[in-house]
Amino acid sequence: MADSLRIALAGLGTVGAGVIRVLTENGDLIARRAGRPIEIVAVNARDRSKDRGVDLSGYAWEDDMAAFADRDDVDVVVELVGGSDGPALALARKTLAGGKGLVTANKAMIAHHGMELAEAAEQAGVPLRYEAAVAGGIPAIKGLGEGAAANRIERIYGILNGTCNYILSQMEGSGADFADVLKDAQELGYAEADPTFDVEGVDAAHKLAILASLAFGTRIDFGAVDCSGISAIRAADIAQADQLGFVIRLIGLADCTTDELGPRLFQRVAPCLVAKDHALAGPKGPTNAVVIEGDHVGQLLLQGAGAGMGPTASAVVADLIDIARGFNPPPLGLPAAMLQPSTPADPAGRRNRAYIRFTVADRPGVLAEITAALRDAEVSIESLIQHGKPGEDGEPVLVAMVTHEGPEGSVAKALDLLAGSPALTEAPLVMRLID
Ligand SMILES: NC(=O)C1=CN([C@@H]2O[C@H](COP(=O)(O)OP(=O)(O)OC[C@H]3O[C@@H](n4cnc5c(N)ncnc54)[C@H](O)[C@@H]3O)[C@@H](O)[C@H]2O)C=CC1
Ligand SMILES: N[C@@H](CC=O)C(=O)O
Ligand code: NA
Repeated sequence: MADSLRIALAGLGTVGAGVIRVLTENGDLIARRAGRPIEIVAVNARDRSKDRGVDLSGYAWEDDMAAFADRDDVDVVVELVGGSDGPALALARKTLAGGKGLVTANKAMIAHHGMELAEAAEQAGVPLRYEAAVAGGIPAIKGLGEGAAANRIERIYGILNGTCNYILSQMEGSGADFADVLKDAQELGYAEADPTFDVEGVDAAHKLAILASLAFGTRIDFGAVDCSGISAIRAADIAQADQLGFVIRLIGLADCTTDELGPRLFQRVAPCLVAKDHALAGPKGPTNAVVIEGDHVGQLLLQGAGAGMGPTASAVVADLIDIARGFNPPPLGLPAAMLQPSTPADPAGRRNRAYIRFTVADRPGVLAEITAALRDAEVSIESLIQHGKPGEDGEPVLVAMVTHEGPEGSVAKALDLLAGSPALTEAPLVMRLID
């Protein structure tokens, strides 16, 4: 058998410890499939003495992860530290500049610096792989970049954050409290080091920006993702959605049209009402699902665990197996220099039905003010689905409605007309319907 692929592991948390487990438990099988063994040479984390349930005694310990890039006995550095900048980025840059391959699960870093890192990898002729960064164990990067490579991609969308899906499905299943469920997700190793990245949609936006680049051949443009999370969703919204035949899911969606100015890229992460019989309503817990629509293949649905130790480590090791086999495609599907700059698409003309929840002062005339704004903006109401119980002691009440299909610009105009109204005690929540 050929010489082993020698790797160094930076970060020994949920994913790092998982990679050691996978390589230890399935080492022989992996070596046969890869054509050579994958051997961990050196490791690094913040705390050397911490018990991680894995045996580190066979590996060299480096106090400074940057030292991996200088070691002659390392072929590939595996970065499982996290953070878009800081030590992870410094390590990535030094690794690629030094002519070693890089495997990472770090979507924040790829979303922010993927263009630069892809260029550096191409220049050095070394692999840069990041399957674990998008949808955890699901082969979403491979699915798009290899399986669907023959297609013009029309749209890509799905559930891209395991923590949010866990929170939403637990809340709908048990009526559990948001904060308690988030705490469980953190304990189970699903959440980011800063969980606001999960609940505010930023993590899903990182992943969507990467997928959009691969799907449409455009430069990664994380800053252009229209992003909102699930923190404004209340138990009342989930109950209301249920009665209407929907569940609430955080959905990332990207599509791209081209006009005389070049590609117009639409990228949005937002909670949506998904019809219960839709494929994206099924996934519960940390499950992710990615729908790829190609002009020849039609619709592909990739589904599986989007977070957690085993699934994420499985994706990291799959990348290492590819590298051991000598597979080194351009990191972003096309050579980085061929990726086109895009302009964000104007969403105003997009047509859909919307759920709008207003939180209002409990006084006469409020509903009339809201419906007048909707009328003036030409938003047609399909149903007024809740007029909350009269508030006690002046408590605000919830008024929710579903619109007929219409342009997003009209809903935006209605909300503009209502902006600053003393009738509204907080910003309205808009969720589009997917059915
Ligand atoms: N946990 C999950 O389900 C998934 C995580 N990821 C990504 O994988 C990466 C790692 O995530 P987790 O293993 O969950 O994180 P974690 O917090 O469990 O582990 C992080 C590791 O990096 C080390 N570390 C952090 N900052 C450091 C610093 N400044 N200097 C030295 N060491 C440092 C910690 O000591 C720890 O060993 C992140 O980029 C995350 O976004 C990707 C997909 C799924
Ligand atoms: N925090 C992320 C982990 C995987 O990417 C998530 O919850 O999906
Ligand atoms: Na993946």
